[in-house]
Amino acid sequence: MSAAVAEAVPESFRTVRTPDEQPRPVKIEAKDVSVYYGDKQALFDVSIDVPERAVTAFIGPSGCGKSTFLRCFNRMNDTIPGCYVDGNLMMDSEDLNDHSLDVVLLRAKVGMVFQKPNPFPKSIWENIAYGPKIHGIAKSKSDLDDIVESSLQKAGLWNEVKDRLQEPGTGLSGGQQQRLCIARAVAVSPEVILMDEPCSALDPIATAKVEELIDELRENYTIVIVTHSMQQAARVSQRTAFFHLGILVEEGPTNVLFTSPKEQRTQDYITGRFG
Ligand SMILES: Nc1ncnc2c1ncn2[C@@H]1O[C@H](COP(=O)(O)OP(=O)(O)OP(=O)(O)O)[C@@H](O)[C@H]1O
Repeated sequence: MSAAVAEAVPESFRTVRTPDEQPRPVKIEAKDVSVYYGDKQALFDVSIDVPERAVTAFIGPSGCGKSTFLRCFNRMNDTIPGCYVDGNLMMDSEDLNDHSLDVVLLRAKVGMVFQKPNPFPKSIWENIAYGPKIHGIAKSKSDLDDIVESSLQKAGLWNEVKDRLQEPGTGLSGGQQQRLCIARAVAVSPEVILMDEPCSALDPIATAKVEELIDELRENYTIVIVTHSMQQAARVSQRTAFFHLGILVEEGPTNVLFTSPKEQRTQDYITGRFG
C-alpha cells in the first residue's frame, strides 16, 4: 500500500499484520474489499493475502463479516439480492470480480463446503460423479468410477462407503455426509476449498476426522475456513485473520495470533472478554 493510500485509511480500519517467517506464495489477494447489503456496509476495506496450499482461518464474533468475506472468493454474494462487493480480488492473475467471469467455472475452481452437510438426494456415487459430468471432466462410466474412488479416498471415506456406493448420500451419518460434501468439492479438481463452519453440526469424533482431513488436504489445496471455535482455528490453520464489526483487525501466523496478538481487540477476543 502506498503511503498516500495508507494515510487515507482511517486508523480504525487498518489491519495489523504479522508476516510468516518463510513467506508463502499467494493464491488470493484481496485489496480494499467492502461489501454492502443494500445501504448497510458489512465489510470495510478488507485487504489480505491468502497463502497457497495452507489453511487460513477467519475468526471473530457473530456478525463480524467472516462468511460475507468468504463468499467473495467464489462470488456467492452474487446470489444475494441487494448485495454489492467493491474492491479488488485476484486469484492468481484472474480478477474474481470481473463481470465476464464464468461463475460456474469459478465455483468449480473455488469449491465450498457449508455449515450443514448438504448431499444431493442421490446415491453416494452420483453425489461425486455429478460435478465431473456437468463440467465435462469425465464422460465414460469407468473414468467417473475412478474419480468417485479417488475423491472418496482423498476425503477419507472410501473404506466406509465402497460397498454401498448406490445407497443414498443422505443415509450416511452427519460426519460422513460432510466428508461426502468435501469429496464432492474435490471431485472437480478445485484449487481452493472454502469451508464455512464445516464442523458446527458435527460431534467431536466426526469433527476430529474432518480436521484431520483438512490437514491432509492442505498439501494440495488452498483452504479458507470460517470457524467459531478458536481451538479449531489453532488446530487446523497456519494463518488466522480476526474480524470485528466488519473490519479485519489483525492477521498473522496462527501461533503468533493466539499467543502474542498485537491488537488489544484480538487479545480481548481470544481471552474470551467478548464474543
Ligand atoms: N443476506 C443478508 N442480508 C442482509 N444483511 C446480511 C446478510 N447476510 C449477512 N448480513 C449482515 O452482514 C453482517 C455480517 O454477516 P456475516 O454472516 O458475514 O457474519 P459472520 O461473521 O459470518 O457471522 P456468523 O458467525 O454469525 O455466521 C451482519 O451484520 C449480518 O447481519
